[in-house]
Amino acid sequence: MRVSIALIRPLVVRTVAVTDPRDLLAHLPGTAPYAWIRRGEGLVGWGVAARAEVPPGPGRFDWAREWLASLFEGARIDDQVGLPGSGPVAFGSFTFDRDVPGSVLVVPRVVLARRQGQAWLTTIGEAETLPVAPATEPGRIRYGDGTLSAPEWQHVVAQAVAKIKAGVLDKVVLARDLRATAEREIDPRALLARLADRYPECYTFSVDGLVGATPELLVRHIGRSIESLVLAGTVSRGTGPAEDAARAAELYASAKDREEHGYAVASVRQALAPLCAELHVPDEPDLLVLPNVQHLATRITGRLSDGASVLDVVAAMHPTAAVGGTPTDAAIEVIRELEGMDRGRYAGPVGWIDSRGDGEWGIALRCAEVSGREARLFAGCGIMGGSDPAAELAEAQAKFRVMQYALEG
Ligand SMILES: C=C(O[C@H]1C=CC=C(C(=O)O)[C@@H]1O)C(=O)O
Repeated sequence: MRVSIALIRPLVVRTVAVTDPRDLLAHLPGTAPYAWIRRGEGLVGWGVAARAEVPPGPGRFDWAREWLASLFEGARIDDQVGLPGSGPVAFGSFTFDRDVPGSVLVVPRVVLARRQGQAWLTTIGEAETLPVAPATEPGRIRYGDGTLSAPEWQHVVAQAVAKIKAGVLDKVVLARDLRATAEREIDPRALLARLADRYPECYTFSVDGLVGATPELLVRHIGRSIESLVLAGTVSRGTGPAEDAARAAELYASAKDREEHGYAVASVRQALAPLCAELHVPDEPDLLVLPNVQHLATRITGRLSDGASVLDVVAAMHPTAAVGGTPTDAAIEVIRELEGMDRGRYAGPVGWIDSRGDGEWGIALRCAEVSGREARLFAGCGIMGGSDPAAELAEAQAKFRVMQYALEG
């Protein structure tokens, strides 16, 4: 069922500068938080001024853009800050598969933000001052298999390898899920606090029960400048600096990982080139070192040739070969055939957009769908012709650790 509601229409929006709130997450009053935070900066929101369940299908990003345009055009906006993310903002999260329902856009009633030493508060309608009850801990966590057990998933990886060797496709990203049941209702704020603390380099996010800390920036859009951080190719962390360095060297020297990374970069370049007057794609990847894994990473920057909004750019980019594969259509077919599960919003775009069309969107990785005492965790790996199913399983386990830590501490 399609539901789009503006609880307050027209939106009467006011943004004012405020003194530095420091820990943004500490200000979230309720258990349905909106968040997008990296290195202590970003936006948090609460309450709902307007919300849309985006209908699935090929035109879903256009639908989302038009819904937002009509909402924001009719808004009365008093924005005393005038920075990306000030004025009305929508948080959003889209399903990986365009034909699967569940994509959502929400304009919170209150947004508190912090960026480069400036902080602001946006309120829609009457400002609500809600008491901040401390986040509750989920208690003991029990895990169970998701759709496939570990041996079943390894078998599926082997089937994908066979398809790649047979020339059906070049690369496919296969994911698995894990079920967690907590002793008590899971308060996303408890997870966010741990994620932001342990994974400051990542984007800690929360949108309608999807909670995670993704290292992968799909696109940051400020004016006409865009930026993307493409990740693909992974090794786990070692036990100390020497082992870390040895593993990083292995990653750089691995033809399989370099090729896997190359496909992801090519997919982003191909999506962005038609939209950009300038595009800079480095020849060699960098290394992104996280507490659980190390990734090959390429930072792509560019300048849009027209006033496309961040959602237009997201529409052109998703799914990149960091979460789909190469060629895209063949990879989506193989994912549908082999994974045997609905990814939901995992590996879909997640982020925020303001009324100027600026925003930041990541790929929803290292995340879980949280509901009541249950959480569904996701992790995936790029599969190539040279992939070893056991090594891919170990890589997925290392990626699950992000949300396991968020749940357990
Ligand atoms: C699909 C995931 O990671 C992607 C991003 C970085 C590295 C990846 C890899 O090396 O396989 C994946 O392409 C995930 O974390 O679930």
